[in-house]
Amino acid sequence: MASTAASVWENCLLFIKDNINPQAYKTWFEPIKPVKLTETALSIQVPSRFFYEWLEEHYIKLLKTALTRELGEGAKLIYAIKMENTLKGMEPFTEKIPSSNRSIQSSQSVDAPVRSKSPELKNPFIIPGIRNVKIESQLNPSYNFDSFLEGDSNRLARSAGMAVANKPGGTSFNPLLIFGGVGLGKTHLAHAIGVGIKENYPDKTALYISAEKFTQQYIESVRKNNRNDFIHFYQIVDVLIVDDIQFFAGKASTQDVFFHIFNHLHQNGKQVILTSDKKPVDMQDIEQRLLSRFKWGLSAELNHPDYETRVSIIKNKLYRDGVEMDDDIIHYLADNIKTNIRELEGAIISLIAHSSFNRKDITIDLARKIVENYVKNTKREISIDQIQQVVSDYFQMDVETLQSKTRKRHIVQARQLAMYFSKKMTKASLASIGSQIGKRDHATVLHACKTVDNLASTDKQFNKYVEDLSKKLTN
Ligand SMILES: Nc1ncnc2c1ncn2[C@@H]1O[C@H](COP(=O)(O)OP(=O)(O)OP(=O)(O)O)[C@@H](O)[C@H]1O
Repeated sequence: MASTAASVWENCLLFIKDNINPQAYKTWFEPIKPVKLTETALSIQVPSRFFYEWLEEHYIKLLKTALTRELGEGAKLIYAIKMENTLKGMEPFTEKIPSSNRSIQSSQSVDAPVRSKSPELKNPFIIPGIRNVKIESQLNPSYNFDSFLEGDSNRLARSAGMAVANKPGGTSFNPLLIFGGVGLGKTHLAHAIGVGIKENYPDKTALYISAEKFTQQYIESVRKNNRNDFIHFYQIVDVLIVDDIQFFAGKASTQDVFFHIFNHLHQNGKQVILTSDKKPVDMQDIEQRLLSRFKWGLSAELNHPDYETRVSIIKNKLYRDGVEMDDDIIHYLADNIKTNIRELEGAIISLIAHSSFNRKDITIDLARKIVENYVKNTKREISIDQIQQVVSDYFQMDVETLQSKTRKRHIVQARQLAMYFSKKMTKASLASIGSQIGKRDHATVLHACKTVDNLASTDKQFNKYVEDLSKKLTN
């Protein structure tokens, strides 16, 4: 019976299967489709350029041996790359590349040829001049598990994080999504997991990136026409940590590219760690297919720390800074700053600075002054969700009404006030504010901010709303 592409490939697979581990076989050989056979050449279709490079890098020797057994010396392998993982709006297309192993065709030797150079990826993280692609992890070593104190508020997230650090990609916590309010330790814990992984597995590539920076890099890659390098870069890491993924809200093409990178990593058993200021079910303007993937692993919440945890955090910080403080002052701080660990740390730093600057002891009176000052003068960090809630409560409506399409004057005004305070009190962009408050565009938010400014200076009653809300939101 004459050989066909399918029959030749089937025989190759039997040989390959016997020579590599089942997981690698499943990942790298099952997705391949034989497409064409000539007397001396077999064309195989692979799903991406990355796939082709991986085969060339790791399995060329095996492929050569298998194919030579079937087609004899001089056998050639041709890859057809079907770009099914392309971005939205692009049709799949096929690119044909002959194997770099010219020896399949010309030499008797079964050794894989030395590749002329390692893959070159244009990315800011790559340190030039190093032969193998080296990725700077962007991790902060001081954000580790030792300095992340455990309490009831973070026990689940912290233990899940430790499990992931011990076995990245090997637990069911993939992705691990850490969510919680402002200043509760999401970034710290995400780094701690990455730092733990690097300690346990120095050869693994871990990469920390904020969603904002990821988005900027992506936009830049589109502008410079090297989007494929961007995607490829993120697809080769073993552990990807993306901080503040709520930033992806309303950014469809960034979500799309992240979706492909996520899938690729997940399919290949790589670990993904995400942080967000809200749980997946409350995320707005994130595509459903992405949300459903976030739910594949574990979502673990960081809650407000309880009193004991706040005390331990303060004591730990003082210990690390080499400062002593009376217990009553520590308890005073823990009693008065409850909802944001960053603020707690800020107050301690302020207290230490004041006492050393004025050469005064740290007393309870000084602590009182600092806390009062600190809490009053610090612009409270607040989320857009909280602002919408406060404004809705103030006008005795629910958040859905505030976000609705209605043009009723009092609802429009409430919505505009929510937009105005979101612009004033958060770091979110106009587009992001618009997308979170009733899916409006950035021009609507800009208009709302101007309207509130105008009305506040011309309409007494409206100005009262602004003042009342301002008080509520800062307290
Ligand atoms: N359990 C903890 N033990 C010790 N320090 C903590 C703990 N949780 C948070 N911190 C400290 O509190 C500060 C704020 O934490 P972090 O920046 O990780 O918060 P976040 O939740 O990422 O905030 P944001 O919402 O602004 O992104 C950091 O200095 C961090 O080290």
